[in-house]
Formats: sequence, C-alpha cells, structure tokens
Amino acid sequence: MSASGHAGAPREADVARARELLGEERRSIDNIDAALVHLLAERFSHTQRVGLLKAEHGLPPADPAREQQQIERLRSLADAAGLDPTFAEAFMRFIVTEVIRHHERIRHEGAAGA
Ligand SMILES: C=C(O[C@@H]1C=C(C(=O)O)C=C[C@H]1O)C(=O)O
Repeated sequence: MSASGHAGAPREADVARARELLGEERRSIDNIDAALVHLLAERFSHTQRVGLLKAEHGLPPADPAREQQQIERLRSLADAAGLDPTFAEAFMRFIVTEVIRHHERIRHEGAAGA
C-alpha cells in the first residue's frame, strides 16, 4: 500500500516525499548523535576527575550504592520519558563499567601519572 492509500506500485511522488522525510529525520538523528558524543565526553571528563580523587585518597574505584541510586533514578526518568527502563539501565551499566575500568587504571598507574 502506498502513502496515497492505493495498493500496488508506490507513486513516484510518494517515494520522493518519503525520501525527503527520511533525509529530515536523519539530519535530526545526526544532530542528536553529535550531542550524545559531546555529553559523553563531558561526563567522562568529570568521572576522570573523580577517578583521580579516589586514587589520591585510597577510595575504591566502584561505588555500588551510588550506582544503585543512579539506576533507580534513571529507570524512573526513562519511564516518564517513554524510553524502555531496561534499555536505560543496560546503557548506564555499560558506561559505568567503562568508568570503573578507567578508575582502576588510574589507581594502578598511580594518580600522579594519570
Ligand atoms: C564516578 C564514580 O565512580 C563510579 C562510576 C560511576 C558513574 O559513572 O556514574 C558511579 C559510581 C562509581 O561506581 C563515582 O563514584 O561517582
């Protein structure tokens, strides 16, 4: 069924319009992906400073109680925003796992050399 509601081969004009809409959506997706990269870079610059503080003061790289609070908060935000909370949690855990790996590396390399 074409956009005009008829069965059979899609009309050229409908396909052209669909391509135009696709292009517009993709431009927005590219903008959002760029924002995500910048936000993640900003987040990692802060977690890097947290890693240095922890290493300098002998604090453990991971803080499971803090992570639990963050996950509960994010699940609730995701739910309110219409995003799958299970996906939001998995995404958060993926990022936090990488942060903890950085913190462990900073600790082993010595905070001063990081
Ligand atoms: C950044 C921290 O270190 C770890 C990484 C976290 C994060 O990426 O949000 C949260 C808790 C810690 O396991 C922290 O303790 O705040």
